Amino acid sequence: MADTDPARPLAGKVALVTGAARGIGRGIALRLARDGADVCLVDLTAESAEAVKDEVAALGVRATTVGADVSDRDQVFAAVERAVADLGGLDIMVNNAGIAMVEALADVRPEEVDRLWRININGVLWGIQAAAATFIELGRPGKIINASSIAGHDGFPMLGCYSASKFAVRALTQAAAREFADKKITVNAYCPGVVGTDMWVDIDRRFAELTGAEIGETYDKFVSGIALGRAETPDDVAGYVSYLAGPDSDYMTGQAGLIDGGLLFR
Ligand SMILES: NC(=O)C1=CN([C@@H]2O[C@H](COP(=O)(O)OP(=O)(O)OC[C@H]3O[C@@H](n4cnc5c(N)ncnc54)[C@H](O)[C@@H]3O)[C@@H](O)[C@H]2O)C=CC1
Ligand SMILES: CC(=O)C(C)=O
Repeated sequence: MADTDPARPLAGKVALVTGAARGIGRGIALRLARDGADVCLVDLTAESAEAVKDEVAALGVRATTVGADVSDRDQVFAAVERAVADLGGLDIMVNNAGIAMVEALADVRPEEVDRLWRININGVLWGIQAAAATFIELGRPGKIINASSIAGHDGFPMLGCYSASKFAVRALTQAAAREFADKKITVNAYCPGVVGTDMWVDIDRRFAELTGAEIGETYDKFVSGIALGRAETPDDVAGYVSYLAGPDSDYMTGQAGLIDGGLLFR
């Protein structure tokens, strides 16, 4: 293993994080920056990620922002190109961007499901493609890290299609790990539990609309199932992603690890 400064295990590396303007993506971007990586922040608009760019730059690394919709293959490839052009390479790709969908299976409509698949599944697929092609072209090893979920391990009522999209992320992670192993590219996924981000505000509100639950009730119910007794924070997730991005996970590929405070036990 190469010598690395334990305080900055990612010094000299370049990471790209999608969905980096807020929530878990922001937390991951800041953690990878603290680990020493230069970070390309991708979100629907570059402007939305500017505040995080300033936070990343304040940690003494380089940062750049790119506007891209991950459901569009060309935009994902262009974002990776920009990371290479602005920051001099690419070593770590975090396919974090995703959306939730709360709907009973009996009621889901084709347009909603298509949109969900295009962002949560295709977005990860294009990210894997673009990153792997770039690692191979640059002739360097790489780490691809995808956002799955507890919902990628269990199908939850009202979250059935969302769960299916996160199961699909695990399938892509496993297949990509096998396809790219001989190029020294590892592919893993992180599976958070209930993280107190805007996504959960929306999930809770939609459950309330559809089921008559009080605002906050669904969130509290999910959190009450967590063995460690509290909701997850983006930093909890980012700590695990830091491990997946760093040298200590070099011998790990194709895994989709739960980081959920003890909600599911697998
Ligand atoms: N919040 C939670 O409890 C959990 C979240 N996750 C997953 O973690 C990831 C991040 O979740 P949160 O930070 O909670 O979500 P969030 O909704 O708070 O933030 C998502 C970010 O992704 C961006 N985004 C959405 N669609 C995009 C697109 N098409 N192209 C580019 N960017 C796009 C949004 O603009 C936003 O900045 C998602 O994949 C989510 O499914 C997994 C398990 C639990
Ligand atoms: C948002 C999410 O991934 C859940 C409900 O597990």
